[in-house]
Amino acid sequence: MPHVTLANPLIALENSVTAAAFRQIPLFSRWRPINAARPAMSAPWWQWVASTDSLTARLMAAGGEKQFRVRLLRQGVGWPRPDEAQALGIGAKRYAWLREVALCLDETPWVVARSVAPLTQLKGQRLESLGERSLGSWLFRQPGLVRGPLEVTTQFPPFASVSGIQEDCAWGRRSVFYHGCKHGGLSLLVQEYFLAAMADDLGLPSR
Ligand SMILES: C=C(O[C@@H]1C=C(C(=O)O)C=C[C@H]1O)C(=O)O
Repeated sequence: MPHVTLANPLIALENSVTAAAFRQIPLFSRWRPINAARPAMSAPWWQWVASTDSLTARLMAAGGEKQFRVRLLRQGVGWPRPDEAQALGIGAKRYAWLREVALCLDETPWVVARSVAPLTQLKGQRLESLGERSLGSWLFRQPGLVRGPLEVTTQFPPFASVSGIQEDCAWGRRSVFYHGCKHGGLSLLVQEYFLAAMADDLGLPSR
């Protein structure tokens, strides 16, 4: 009979926890209301994280002479993560449109973002044709746009390291945008992670 070694599941778990901590990949995301994070946030970061207008426009302004570019990391149909489904108020096994990008200044990623929208609500929105144009440039032109409350995290997003962006995240934030159209409403969860490179380039504190 061949000798079979079964991996000890506890050791495997411990190893994966260590490996995850090493690569700063969280096992789960912890989101909290932005006001709960305020005491831990420096005033310069508050200006960025608590802003509710277009981040694209803010990044372009802060970048000055630097060239702004949306680098498309991944876009397509898939399942939302459990915390994303919960934020959108949909079941975890409902297909969603997913878009992951890096917002770069002179090719340096300053922000990585992941946006999620329930597929059934996408009728006629043609979001997939955005390509490397900023989602914000489309979103903030939508009439009657409503932005839900901001929540924040300090955990690095798992998708970014998969795409080769290995960096510390100063702050992450998320909120759901809602807008109605004559065929029904769209909810779009936008999660944005501000990277350490942005803090370095703009002379911001680490948090
Ligand atoms: C939501 C905005 O759009 C930005 C652009 C994104 C994209 O192109 O996928 C994603 C998140 C944003 O930070 C914005 O500008 O505020």
